[in-house]
Amino acid sequence: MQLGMVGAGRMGAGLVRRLTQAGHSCVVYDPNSAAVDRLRADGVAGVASLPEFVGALEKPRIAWVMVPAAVVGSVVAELASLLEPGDVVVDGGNSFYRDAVVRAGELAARGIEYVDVGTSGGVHGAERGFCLMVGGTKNAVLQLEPVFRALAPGVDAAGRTFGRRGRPAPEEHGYVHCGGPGAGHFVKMVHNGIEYGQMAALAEGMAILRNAGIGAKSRSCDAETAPLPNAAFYRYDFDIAAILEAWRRGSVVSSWLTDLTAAAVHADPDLAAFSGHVADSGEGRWTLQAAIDEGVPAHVLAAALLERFSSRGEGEYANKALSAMRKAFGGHLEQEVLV
Ligand SMILES: NC(=O)C1=CN([C@@H]2O[C@H](COP(=O)(O)OP(=O)(O)OC[C@H]3O[C@@H](n4cnc5c(N)ncnc54)[C@H](O)[C@@H]3O)[C@@H](O)[C@H]2O)C=CC1
Ligand SMILES: O=C(CO)[C@H](O)[C@H](O)COP(=O)(O)O
Repeated sequence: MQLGMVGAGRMGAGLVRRLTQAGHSCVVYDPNSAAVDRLRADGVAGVASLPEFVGALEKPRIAWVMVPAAVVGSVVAELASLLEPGDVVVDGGNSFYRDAVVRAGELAARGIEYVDVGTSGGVHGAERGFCLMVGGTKNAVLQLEPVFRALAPGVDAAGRTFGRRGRPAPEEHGYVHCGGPGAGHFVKMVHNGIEYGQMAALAEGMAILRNAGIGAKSRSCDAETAPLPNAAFYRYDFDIAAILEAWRRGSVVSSWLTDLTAAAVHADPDLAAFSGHVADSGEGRWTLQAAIDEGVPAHVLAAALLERFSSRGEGEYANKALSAMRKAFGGHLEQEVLV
């Protein structure tokens, strides 16, 4: 099958590589010509503009858009002006699901299908396969089946779930048709909300392990600093890389996230290469918005998102206000934090 890819960055390039390895042919457009050239070197057809891109695709055309969420709207609008009824636009990026609902409606009015595909697998997807969460009409999803099959990790990526029998369902290959327009991005949004929570849980646990030797360190205290309680019980010097390595094998918290974290800590035990300022690109905020609209308590996901704000110093003013209040009501001086 032939597919066009708009966006040849980390994800777009990985998707194209996996598709071409499976025997599909791809046409790629990206305004960054160096990104296109890298794929050309692998035998992929690269073009220099969206009109050229549309002109190079066989009908009915499949145009997969893999660009930052902020530019999806303008890319889809330009594509829509060039495409014809029967063509399909796929948005594989981390777009807000409500934008997908609106865009699907606008394109349907022109006879163009819009399929939203939440894509998980990151920069390792080209090799491990991509987990795909799909939203759109049954017809469009059916048309894209060979593409999804080639991109997904496949049945051997996980042991078969007890009780499942017969021919493996699409989800056992690693792609799932979640529902109508927007459903794929909704499910990917929640996936990323969960991702924030799992990441935060692992990171906080690692920090508690790292500080478990605090009782062995000399610690001055005064009237303003509480003495460390139970100091004798905090005299461990844990090798976090070793613990994570063991957790990868048979533990309840084994996961791909644990694998990646173990590798990062093994390479850089103090994580000195990182500032600790953690960005967020929207999915966690949208997940919480959905939780609020649905009235679902999502304490862990909320805490994980807010922790990212704190990591960037967004809590600094509030913390200064706390110190100011403490000083105002109790005459307390700010102390250097000793633990
Ligand atoms: N990096 C990751 O782990 C994952 C990213 N995503 C999503 O996939 C999408 C792409 O992400 P990445 O590949 O990581 O970003 P990236 O920054 O590596 O690549 C984006 C590419 O889009 C191109 N681009 C920008 N404006 C364009 C335009 N107007 N027309 C055509 N191309 C344009 C850029 O030149 C760049 O090559 C985003 O929506 C992102 O949230 C989804 C899953 C995982
Ligand atoms: O979708 C992803 C992983 O599943 C992307 O890596 C995404 O960028 C992660 O979200 P955030 O940037 O908000 O941490």
